[in-house]
Amino acid sequence: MIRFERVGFRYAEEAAPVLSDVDLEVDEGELCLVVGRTGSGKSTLLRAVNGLVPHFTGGILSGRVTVAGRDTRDHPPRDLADVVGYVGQDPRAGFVTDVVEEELAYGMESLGLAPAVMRRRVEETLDLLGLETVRDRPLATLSGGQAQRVAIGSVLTAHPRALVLDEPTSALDPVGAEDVLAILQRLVHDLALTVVLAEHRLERVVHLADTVVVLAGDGGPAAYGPAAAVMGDAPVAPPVVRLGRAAGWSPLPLSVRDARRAAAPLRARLTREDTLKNDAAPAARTDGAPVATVRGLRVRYGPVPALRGVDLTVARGEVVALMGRNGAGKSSLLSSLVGLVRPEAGRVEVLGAAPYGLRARAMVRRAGLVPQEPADLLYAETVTAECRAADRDMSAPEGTCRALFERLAPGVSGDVHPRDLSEGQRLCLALAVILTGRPPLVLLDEPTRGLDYAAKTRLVEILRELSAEGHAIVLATHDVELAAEVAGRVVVIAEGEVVSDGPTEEVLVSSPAFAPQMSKIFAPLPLLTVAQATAALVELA
Ligand SMILES: Nc1ncnc2c1ncn2[C@@H]1O[C@H](COP(=O)(O)OP(=O)(O)OP(=O)(O)O)[C@@H](O)[C@H]1O
Ligand SMILES: Nc1ncnc2c1ncn2[C@@H]1O[C@H](COP(=O)(O)OP(=O)(O)OP(=O)(O)O)[C@@H](O)[C@H]1O
Repeated sequence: MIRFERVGFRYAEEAAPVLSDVDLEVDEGELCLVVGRTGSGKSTLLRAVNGLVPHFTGGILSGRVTVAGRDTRDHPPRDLADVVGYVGQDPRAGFVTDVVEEELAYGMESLGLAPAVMRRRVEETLDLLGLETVRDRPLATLSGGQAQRVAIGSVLTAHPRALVLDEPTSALDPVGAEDVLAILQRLVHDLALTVVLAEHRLERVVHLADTVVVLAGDGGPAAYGPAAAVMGDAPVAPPVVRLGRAAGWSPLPLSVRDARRAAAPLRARLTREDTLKNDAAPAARTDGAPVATVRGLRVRYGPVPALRGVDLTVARGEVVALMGRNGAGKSSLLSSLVGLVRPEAGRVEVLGAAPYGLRARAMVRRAGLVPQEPADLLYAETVTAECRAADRDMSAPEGTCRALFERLAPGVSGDVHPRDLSEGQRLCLALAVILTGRPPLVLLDEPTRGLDYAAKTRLVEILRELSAEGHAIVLATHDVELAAEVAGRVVVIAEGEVVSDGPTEEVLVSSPAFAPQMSKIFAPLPLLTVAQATAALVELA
């Protein structure tokens, strides 16, 4: 279905190659997962499948890419649209209409399908992806996860033979991600759909993949083969695989189920005492002084209620993970804390002042928000200029922002336009800009989209340092592994209300939706992270 023969690519004559010597042969009915570090070229490879690379990006492609027998060199994306559906990293960037239903029908219209068929497929897709409640909504009003579902739905309705998906679950809540991946797997099994998918949260997909492509990241050759074989020494690996490697299990488990089986003898011998000696995340250094206080907060967008009476206090040194289904109201709460939305009722205070109506200068001294779309924060022409501006705007010593960026995403040239950074690199830049101001209240909306495990670890280190210095951190995230690593407390929001609020190990371990992989393997023992699990195993030995 999809064949790459000795494919190489560079974005410009003088630039280093992003892809070199990539050989792939993805069969009909195969689910192929593309993995690699941040900036290793995953998106570039996916864009080469439907011809966006090089027809839209420019650059120099060598070798040959064929899809259903058509050479992409002679067939630009529009000539491939009947075979390949493509969903990019930023779902909103691909929207062509204004309303959910229209967007779902658009692809079919351009293929000239009969109205009755279109109608039926739109209904099926609304059900399949849980979008019936927002079917009449303007696309601009959707939450991040709702938008991602629409983007996936709009290519599914056209019934393509191959689907190319760039981080299709990055904005989805854990249960929603499982549902979407289960749908894809069913289409692969039952209808022989071919899927090529890039993903950083391997814990969500690796067990569903038939084959895996690992991009080296330095332009070196890519590894390609059956999932289990390739994951043995891949530079990125989900928690179960890292545990399997540390414990020396063979065959290497790819799913929680396999790992639980392998861990059974150990689990029987592990006691609560063993797990208490583990290297737990440092407890938050909080003196209890509140940084932010929210009382009875209600937010509404026209007829849509987003928050319905939220109470929350965040103290110095706390790291709080906000979790909950897509559309639950997490972003609305973060926006309220920086005064971007006006409360309908209730009170919000950050260091004694109500954020709504506060001047920008007064606001940045209290709170900084990294939004879901990091590009919203970036306006300069180069990375260097962006960093200089951040130092100046936040009155930070020169070089502060650049040093933070270098720590989060090492080795990126300062001359690059922020637009040309990979998704993960751009997020790191937005994080660096906000952290340059060292605001007492740090707010992060889904801060791991596009980040590989190493980058996530560096982010976790930085957040722990900030927390140790007394900053309060609130992060809205669907990444349960991140919450397990960094948060001391988890607040779950459902339908605009707080439904649970407590220490991370209590809230996550007992939740079927939010339990990290280690909890699923070792429950009821309070092990959340690979570091904790391996430390407990060492204790046993
Ligand atoms: N339009 C472009 N012009 C110039 N360089 C680019 C462009 N798009 C991407 N790059 C560079 O190519 C490299 C690979 O980017 P790509 O987006 O393919 O990586 P990725 O593996 O998908 O990253 P992420 O995991 O962060 O999404 C990066 O170093 C990036 O800076
Ligand atoms: N400008 C708007 N107009 C109308 N409704 C909106 C607007 N912005 C958000 N909403 C709705 O408010 C609700 C809460 O949205 P919010 O973005 O806070 O959710 P979220 O928990 O952050 O979701 P996600 O996990 O998908 O990012 C959703 O139903 C969303 O569709």
